[in-house]
Amino acid sequence: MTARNMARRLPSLMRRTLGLAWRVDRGAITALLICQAISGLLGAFGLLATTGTIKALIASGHIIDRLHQAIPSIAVIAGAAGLRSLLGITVTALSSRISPKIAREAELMMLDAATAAELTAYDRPGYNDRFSAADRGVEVSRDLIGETQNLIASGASLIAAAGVLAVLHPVLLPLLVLAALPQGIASVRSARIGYVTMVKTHQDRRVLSLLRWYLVDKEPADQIRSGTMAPFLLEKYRAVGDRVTAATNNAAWRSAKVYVLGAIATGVATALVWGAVVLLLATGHMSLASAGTAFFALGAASSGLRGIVGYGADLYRTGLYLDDWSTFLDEAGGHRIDRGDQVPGSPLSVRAENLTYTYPSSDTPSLQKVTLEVRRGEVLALVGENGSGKTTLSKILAGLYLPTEGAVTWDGVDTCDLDSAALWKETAVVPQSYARFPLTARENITLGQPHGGDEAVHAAALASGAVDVLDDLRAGLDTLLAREMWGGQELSGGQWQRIAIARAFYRRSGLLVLDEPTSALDPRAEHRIFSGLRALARNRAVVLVSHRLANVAMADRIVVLDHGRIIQQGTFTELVADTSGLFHELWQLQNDRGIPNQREHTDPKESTAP
Ligand SMILES: Nc1ncnc2c1ncn2[C@@H]1O[C@H](COP(=O)(O)OP(=O)(O)OP(=O)(O)O)[C@@H](O)[C@H]1O
Repeated sequence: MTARNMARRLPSLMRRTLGLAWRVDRGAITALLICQAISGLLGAFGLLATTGTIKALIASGHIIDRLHQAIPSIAVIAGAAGLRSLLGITVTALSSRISPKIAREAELMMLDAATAAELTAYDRPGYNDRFSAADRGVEVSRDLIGETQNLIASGASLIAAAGVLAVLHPVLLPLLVLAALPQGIASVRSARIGYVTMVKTHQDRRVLSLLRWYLVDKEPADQIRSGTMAPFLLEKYRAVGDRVTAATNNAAWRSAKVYVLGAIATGVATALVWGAVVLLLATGHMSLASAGTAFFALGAASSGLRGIVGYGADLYRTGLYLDDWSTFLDEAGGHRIDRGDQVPGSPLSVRAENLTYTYPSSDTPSLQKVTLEVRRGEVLALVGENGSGKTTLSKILAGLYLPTEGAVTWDGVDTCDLDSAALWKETAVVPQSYARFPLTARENITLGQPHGGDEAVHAAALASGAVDVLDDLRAGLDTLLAREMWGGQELSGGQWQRIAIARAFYRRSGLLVLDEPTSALDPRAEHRIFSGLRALARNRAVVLVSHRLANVAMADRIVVLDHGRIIQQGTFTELVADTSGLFHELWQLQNDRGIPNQREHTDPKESTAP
């Protein structure tokens, strides 16, 4: 990162900023550029008028006459200065109108990229870090227009003053550039130090924000208290915070040293410039009036140059953060969902063929050579011990992940060739941990895609048991399910799960995936779900994941997974009867709670029904 590097990058940064500004507010950015150009021209007029003023004042004659002669030039100087201040106010107003829009646009672009990425992107090493870095880019993007416009303003006054200086004496211009160079180098070095420190402390700052969340959010608050964890977490926060502070202090100290060296060099160079002016005057190469104008022009030019260097360094530093933002857009773009364009209907058959899946961050496959099928009207249950691959398999059948090897087909078409949005229109998923959207009850069930009016919402709520929850809400379907917000109402864990099931039942989907859907439900609510599932499966293919084996008894087929492989499959009766199989063992263990007469209920020879 050098001054040359910065000079090379600034035009493209300015282009990018102006491009963004053009995208969000064409009128304002056009007006802003016009104001800047006029302001620059007025600056030049003002400086040129200075020569006229000095000439008139130092000419021979009566002072009143000399003052009369100077009045037009003074009027030009005063008019130009007044107009420039007005333009300055306009420019500030315009840039504060554009800045938030740019930040919003940058944020929307980032959010769009994030939601348009394959789910697997989250499992890629560094993806989340890059998202945080991009977020910082969004934060600083609101400074872009201010820095760009300051840079343009400085450039305009420099051009005006430099033009005047070139007319006065050509040697002054290169000397002036020389004088600004040390400060330029110092600013760029300091910007680099700041940015590198930010990158180095990135991980730590992410940890800090996570710890902060754990310390203040309501969700873990009970565990933090009952586990007396606060001192431990606070100590951790303090230790990580100290590391970040030490790094930033170190950076500030190094920056200060660089600035001191820059200031000393600038002082020497400025003395040289003024020495040159005195020399030109003394040797008769410049008139007194020109020297007077040079005095003002040098002041204007060096403040313009200082502005270019200072704002340039600011813009350059902002650009570095913005690079993180655009890297994320590319990164998410690299994972952008880009599958085929075939539009599936409600599937008759969803099939996995020799399916193997390895998570990007893992060396070992989570699923190996899995072949199975679920057809419309069927309930397929996936069981197995923790980590055996049930959730992963259900997500792949729903097209959320694409297989690493083998294929998943919907009615014979590979999910890679299907339009993902159309595929997910045909999919309803109740995941293990479901989202608790801070939306109304209605929106939480319709997911913002209503159909069939409130009757359809009520029908889904009736089937899922959420109807009891809705009955107790203050404003029925219009109740906001968010405790933080005014008028919001909090639900219990099981009540939320009923809403999550209702939203899946509400979707007109051909594939229904239920991953531990009743883990938080009471026995009555659980009974309602499973006794209604058969009816729901009439026009859907259903994939059910459950550890409670009694719940899978109603399934047409049960697939038992172990370390990512299918080791057994069959009906509940067949699997319970297979005394050497894992299913039988798990069934025995689940019923071995020392309940009196348990054998009566569990011995498959006496009772194979759930
Ligand atoms: N995002 C991930 N990145 C890497 N490995 C993962 C990821 N998610 C799951 N795994 C691994 O994949 C394997 C299967 O996980 P999966 O969640 O499918 O199991 P499961 O049978 O649903 O488990 P459980 O019964 O606990 O819900 C496990 O070994 C797990 O560690």
